[in-house]
This record gives sequence, structure tokens and C-alpha cells, in this order.
Amino acid sequence: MAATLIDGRAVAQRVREQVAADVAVFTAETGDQPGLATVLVGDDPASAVYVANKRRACVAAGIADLHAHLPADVSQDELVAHIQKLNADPQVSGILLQLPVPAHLDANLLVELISPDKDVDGLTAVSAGRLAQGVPGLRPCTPSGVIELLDHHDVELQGAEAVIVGRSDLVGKPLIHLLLQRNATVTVCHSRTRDLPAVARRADVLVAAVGVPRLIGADAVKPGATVIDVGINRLEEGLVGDVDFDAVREVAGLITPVPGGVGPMTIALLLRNTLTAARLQRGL
Ligand SMILES: Nc1nc(=O)c2c([nH]1)NC[C@@H]1CN(c3ccc(C(=O)N[C@@H](CCC(=O)O)C(=O)O)cc3)C=[N+]21
Repeated sequence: MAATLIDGRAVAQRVREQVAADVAVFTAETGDQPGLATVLVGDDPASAVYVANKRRACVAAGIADLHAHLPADVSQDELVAHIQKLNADPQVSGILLQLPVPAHLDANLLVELISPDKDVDGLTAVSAGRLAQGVPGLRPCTPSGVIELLDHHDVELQGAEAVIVGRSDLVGKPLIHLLLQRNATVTVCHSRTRDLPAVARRADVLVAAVGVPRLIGADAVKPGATVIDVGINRLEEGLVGDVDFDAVREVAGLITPVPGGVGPMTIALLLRNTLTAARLQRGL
């Protein structure tokens, strides 16, 4: 029997409605509207589309849209000054520096400048440390979105075998901690893993986040497993994930499509993080 599809667009819409309701309460109680400062550097068309989507989602959730578009040749010093200004601005709850930035800029240095309490991407070393230690802080949006999808479908994580394919700072590593905190048994596979299909086949919950189109075939999936595809690969034939969807859906129990799976959750969790950031800044 073919797997049940996880509808990321529908779950994301529910999260966005909940955030909008919570933002309305926050604004009524504090007299302040949470605000997200997006920073777009240069004219990469894909980045421009992503940022436009995030800004539209903010407005729909009642979050102030505080955008800056800086030229591709902006200097490192100017960008440093801009981020410092946003750190100091009480109207700014969250700061999102859209990545990648042009090559003459030091992306890592710029990200680390962002105040950890405004780091709605959860990208700074302080945010990563807070996550690893299980103390309050801002968690990366995509991994949080994965957990949210699993919870929405009542996927049991306690004691489950979770296998993450990919060890990026943005997805794989944070997911280790989020899944451990839910008492899953966590295994991480990567490019040097000797027998990827054999390890992946142990998984009750398999998360693919490597950026290799259709890497995960049916031979890597235990019958009935939950398969979460974080991959976004733009091929000539269109957008495909890291999972060979047509083959794996015949084996899995639950599966996310690409598009319409994890992607929409990233934006929903960004909105929730912006509200969390506004609360953190007030010690709430
Ligand atoms: N500072 C920063 N934070 C980010 O979170 C960040 C970033 N930089 N740079 C680029 C990546 C990429 N990213 C996505 C967000 C939503 C979808 C999404 O909604 N995808 C839709 C369809 C997208 C399409 O059709 O192109 C889907 O999967 O259904 C995808 C990818 C956030 N990123």
C-alpha cells in the first residue's frame, strides 16, 4: 500500500494561523508589534523570491515587515553597521540575513554579529549552544518544522530509531538535538558512511537533508517508515528532493513531497521564532 502523504502546506497554514492569533494577543498585551528585519544583499533572483515570500507571510501574521535591500557591492563595514543598528532597535524583534551573501562578504562574521535573542534563523554559535544544552533560545526553522510535521502526524519519537542523512549546521546537526530531546535513538549518516542504505533501513523516522537529488531509494527504507525529505534540488525537470519519491512512496508509511512538504514549514517557523524573539527581549 502506498504511503500517506504529509501535507506541509496545510500544516504550515495551521501554524501560521496560530502564530497570527498569538501575535494579536502579544500586541494587545504589550502595545508593541513584533517586527522582522529582513536583509537582502544584491540581486540574486531566487533570494529575492524567498525574501518576498517571508515578508508577505509576516504581514499576514501581523508582524511588522522591516526590510532592507542593500546593493551587491555593499562593503563589509556598511553591513556590520546595519546589523548593529538592527540589534539596537527595539522595533526589531528578529533579524534575518538572507543567505548566500556575495563572495566579498564574510557571511559567518555577519551572522555571528546578530544578537542571539534576535537570531530568528537560529544560526549563531550562541543559538546552537543553547539548543545543544536544551536551554531556551531560538531554534533553526527547518529542523523545527520537521519536528512539527512529525508531531502533527503523531509519529512516535520516544525510543524510535531516527536516522538523519546529512550533517549540515543548518539542518542535520540541529536535528540531532531536537530528536534527542524527544528521546529518539539518533544516527547520522554522511558522505563517508560505508553502507548508507543499510543504516537508513534501520530507521523508523528517516530524514534526508543532503542536497543530492533522489539519493534515498526504496532499498534504504524500512517498510512503514516515516520519510521526511528536506532536499530542495532544482533540476531541469523541476524541483526534486533527496528522496526518490515515486519508488519510496510504495514502501514508506508516511512521506513528505517536494515541493509542498518541509519547505512551507520553514516560513511558518520563522514567523513563530519572530514572536518568540519578541518575548525573549521582554524576558517573557
Ligand atoms: N538566512 C536564511 N534563512 C533561510 O531560511 C534561508 C536562507 N537564508 N537562504 C535560502 C534558504 C532556502 N529556504 C527555503 C524556504 C522555503 C522554501 C519553500 O517554501 N519551498 C516550497 C517551494 C519553493 C519553490 O517552488 O521554489 C516547497 O518546498 O514547497 C524553500 C527553501 C530558506 N532559506
